[in-house]
Amino acid sequence: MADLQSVEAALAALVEGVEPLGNECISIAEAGGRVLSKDVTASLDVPPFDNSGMDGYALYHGDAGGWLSVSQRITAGSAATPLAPHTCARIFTGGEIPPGADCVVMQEKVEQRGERVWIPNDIPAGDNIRRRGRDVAAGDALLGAGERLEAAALGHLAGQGITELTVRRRPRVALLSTGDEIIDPGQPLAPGQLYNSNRPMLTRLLERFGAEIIQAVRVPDDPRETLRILAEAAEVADLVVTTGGVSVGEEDHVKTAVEVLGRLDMWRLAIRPGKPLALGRLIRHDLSEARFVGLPGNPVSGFVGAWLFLRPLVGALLACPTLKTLPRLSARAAFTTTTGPRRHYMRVALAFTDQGITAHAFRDQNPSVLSSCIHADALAVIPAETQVTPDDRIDCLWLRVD
Ligand SMILES: Nc1nc2c(c(=O)[nH]1)N[C@H]1C(S)=C(S)[C@@H](COP(=O)(O)OP(=O)(O)OC[C@H]3O[C@@H](n4cnc5c(N)ncnc54)[C@H](O)[C@@H]3O)O[C@H]1N2
Ligand code: MOO
Repeated sequence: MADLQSVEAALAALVEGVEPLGNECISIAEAGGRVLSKDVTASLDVPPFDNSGMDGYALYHGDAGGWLSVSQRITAGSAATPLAPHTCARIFTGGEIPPGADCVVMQEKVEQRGERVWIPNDIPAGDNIRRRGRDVAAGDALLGAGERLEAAALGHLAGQGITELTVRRRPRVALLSTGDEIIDPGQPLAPGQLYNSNRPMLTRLLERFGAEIIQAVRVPDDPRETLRILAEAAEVADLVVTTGGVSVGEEDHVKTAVEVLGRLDMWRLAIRPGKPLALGRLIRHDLSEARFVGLPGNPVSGFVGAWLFLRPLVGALLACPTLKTLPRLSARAAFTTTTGPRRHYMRVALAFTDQGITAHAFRDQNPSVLSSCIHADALAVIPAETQVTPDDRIDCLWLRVD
């Protein structure tokens, strides 16, 4: 299999020369999953004022150990006034610490009689006070360019009062399904036909990776139509993804079309599934280029190829480091397998036990069996020419990420 390329060589060819996409300004309400294209610096302290971490009483710590009268009531959202000497303030979680107080005693620890409370001894200064700027200080680097905006990051930005953000434009993807046998759900199946399962699967994966599908077109097994549809797609898309038609049969027209319209950087990889995967570029009329990824038609080859190649390519277009690589983990095999000359990406479910992580392989690992992917938590990476027996340590790529 000397002519088969490695995943590493293919990944290098895939992202070679990829320029990050341009910026757009969007509302924070739409920013979930988007990638920041500029560093954000904090302009506010968070929290913006010293406040109480508990419902209780605010006082000067030197006054602890006796009865104090309650001189004011501070709810969250109200402004505090300076604390009268040798008194305390009734305060609620999030309430502003009044000038003159330097600790808060939680209400469970005091005894209350009318307008007076008994405060126990030895309350340290600073107790139960959340200092201004504890989380973020104005001028701090808040989030960096390339950060993917997930829940906590969005909360962090909103904490600064930010309403609009500059993010990378989403990669525009044309998703082309080749094959005369492929039809869309909603039509009756004629003999020899099957429904297009790759399209919704890849749409979902690409959207999770942060791309936008701008075209989803079926391509008949015809060389001229293949050429025409690919050329049109390249004019409007950053990335043209095809499924099927990249193997060696005479009805496989995709590679030839790519060679006419641009160049094929790589074809045929030492992986299972996904051997005939093709990577390249399509040159537009204005001589700029769209990237091309030709996934094999078998649905599992498409699923695995999307994780191995589409995710890092979308990551490169978005200049997002966390999308460029898949997290790895080590597990113990709960199966037996032997590989040939290709590296095998096996679909496994992971069990997290007291003894560690165990990988359970789906029973049928054929590239046409899409059910193997439904409960796959990870792809177990089994090197070429290797024998795995139960309890062997194996390397896995974690799939439960966006
Ligand atoms: N003589 C050889 N034949 C094949 C080789 C080879 O090396 N020599 N490689 C095999 C491998 S490995 C794969 S993978 C497939 C991939 O071939 P293609 O990429 O050209 O894909 P197709 O032939 O078009 O389709 C393969 C298979 O997948 C079904 N398919 C295609 N599109 C969809 C879709 N959108 N939804 C559901 N299923 C789809 C298609 O009907 C075929 O059954 O080639 C082997 N052959
Ligand atoms: O490598 Mo093919 O991808 O076996 O299905």
